[in-house]
Amino acid sequence: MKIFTSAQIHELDKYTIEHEPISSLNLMERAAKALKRAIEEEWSNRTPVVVFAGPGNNGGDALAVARMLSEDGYDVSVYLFNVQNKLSADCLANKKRLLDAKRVKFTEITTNLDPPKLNAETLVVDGLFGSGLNKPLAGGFAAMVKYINQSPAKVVSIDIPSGLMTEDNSYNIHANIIRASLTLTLQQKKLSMLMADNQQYLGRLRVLDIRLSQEFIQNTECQCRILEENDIRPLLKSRSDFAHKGSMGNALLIAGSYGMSGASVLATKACLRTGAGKVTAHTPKRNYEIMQISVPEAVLQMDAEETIFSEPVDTEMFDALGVGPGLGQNETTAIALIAQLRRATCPLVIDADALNILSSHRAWMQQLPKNIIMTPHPKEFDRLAGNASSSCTERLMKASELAERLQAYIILKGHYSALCHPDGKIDFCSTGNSGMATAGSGDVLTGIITGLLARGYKQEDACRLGMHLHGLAGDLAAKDLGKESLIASDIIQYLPKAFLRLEE
Ligand SMILES: NC(=O)C1=CN([C@@H]2O[C@H](COP(=O)(O)OP(=O)(O)OC[C@H]3O[C@@H](n4cnc5c(N)ncnc54)[C@H](OP(=O)(O)O)[C@@H]3O)[C@@H](O)[C@H]2O)[C@@H](O)CC1
Ligand SMILES: [K+]
Repeated sequence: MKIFTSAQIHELDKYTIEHEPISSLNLMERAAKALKRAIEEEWSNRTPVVVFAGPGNNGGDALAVARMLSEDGYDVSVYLFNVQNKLSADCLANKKRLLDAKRVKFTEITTNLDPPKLNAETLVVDGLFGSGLNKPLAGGFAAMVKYINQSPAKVVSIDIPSGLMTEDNSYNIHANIIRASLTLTLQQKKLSMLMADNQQYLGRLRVLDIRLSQEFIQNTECQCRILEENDIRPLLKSRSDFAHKGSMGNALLIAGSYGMSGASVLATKACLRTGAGKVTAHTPKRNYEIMQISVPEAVLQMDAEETIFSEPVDTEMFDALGVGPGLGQNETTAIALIAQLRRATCPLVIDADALNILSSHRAWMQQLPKNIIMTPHPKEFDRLAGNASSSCTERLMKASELAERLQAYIILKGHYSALCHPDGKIDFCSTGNSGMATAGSGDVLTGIITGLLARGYKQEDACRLGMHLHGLAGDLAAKDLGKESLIASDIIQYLPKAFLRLEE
């Protein structure tokens, strides 16, 4: 699914009207029908409905929905905000239709509003502002939003919770944004809906297909998209019947200091489960027995040191290198790491402590080879960027800039993990769940991506497929085991099922 900006959404709207062709009023009618249907699926006509409509087309949608619900027997009260005495043409047309139908209690607000009582049985339809919002809400609108948020009523937002910007909310006023129970967004998710810090406003999110021009959608370039199963399936390479372990990729993982061997175990197992032919784990001497016993399928390469990674190793014989999980941040390790990254001859994934080391030696970042893959979680990224971001959107934009500057692939982990490409594009992952917020989950991702690189996937495909498989394995595990008890090893256990699902 492509994610368009509000300007592109406007273009899409215009293009559909001109090329389908359809009048803008009929397109609004189509959107309203879809909205009405979705509302009626959840609330019966015994639910009292209060509709708040703004002056633009979001308000127009709301007025049309009000009319349709009243035709279906709902008791509807409508409040139309027209403080500037300026309604959009389609909003005005729907106001007339609504008044002609004579079924609803209608109030037009031109100055102040004495707000209606909203109790727990009431359903509020929020059609104040949609994708045309161009500044944070203030004054009477802000007061209205606060009043709705403080009421016990359920709120369904049309297109987007009013007050929430389609893209960047870094400088928004958070108290002045509607907190919906259900958001019915039209055609596509919007960028702000993918950010963790905006989930509190959305409630449940449903996307309604209002049949906007597929031609425009397919032919229009955009910076961001959500990767779905259909985008991922074609990436999967088939295994040759003549495969042998030498032809299925030779991966190296440098992970696990003394006391953190688990990180190495998880990354190594995940790498093997991703189908790499051979996996070598480089590890300090004291982890020898743990590794041998926990992952008998791996080859061990022992560091000269007892407890830490201390010396770079030759990577010529390897097809991919993953480095960082549980590595520790000892200064000797730091020096070995940068030497390792500079001399690596194969594709690279760096994670966890390898990223933390780079954060405390930021000048080294200039020396990183191109096309490196980094997999920070938000805290790791903030350290890497040098300061915390005020919002998830700001962090995402910084990650995208860093990926361009370093010509690297950066996977910002989280709900909707985001892959920032060196060319500025961003892919969001559609799999994964909150059960995966557990220690070791990131080590598993590093192992998976290293395995895919070793198998010959290009960096961008290894990242896309790797994020998807990781999330899918987590989703399949959560389906059987629930989210509460999910641990990183479960994700590895469900990798085979995740592959099977993609091969179906
Ligand atoms: N996608 C599609 O194809 C379809 C989209 N449709 C619907 O259209 C919606 C978008 O409609 P829209 O463009 O008219 O914008 P909308 O959000 O109603 O607001 C514009 C008004 O708000 C005002 N305003 C802005 N910020 C403000 C502020 N902070 N405080 C106060 N006022 C503020 C602004 O005033 P201005 O700044 O221009 O003076 C203008 O008057 C979209 O969300 C969806 O519901 C469907 O009908 C059909 C298909
Ligand atoms: K809205």
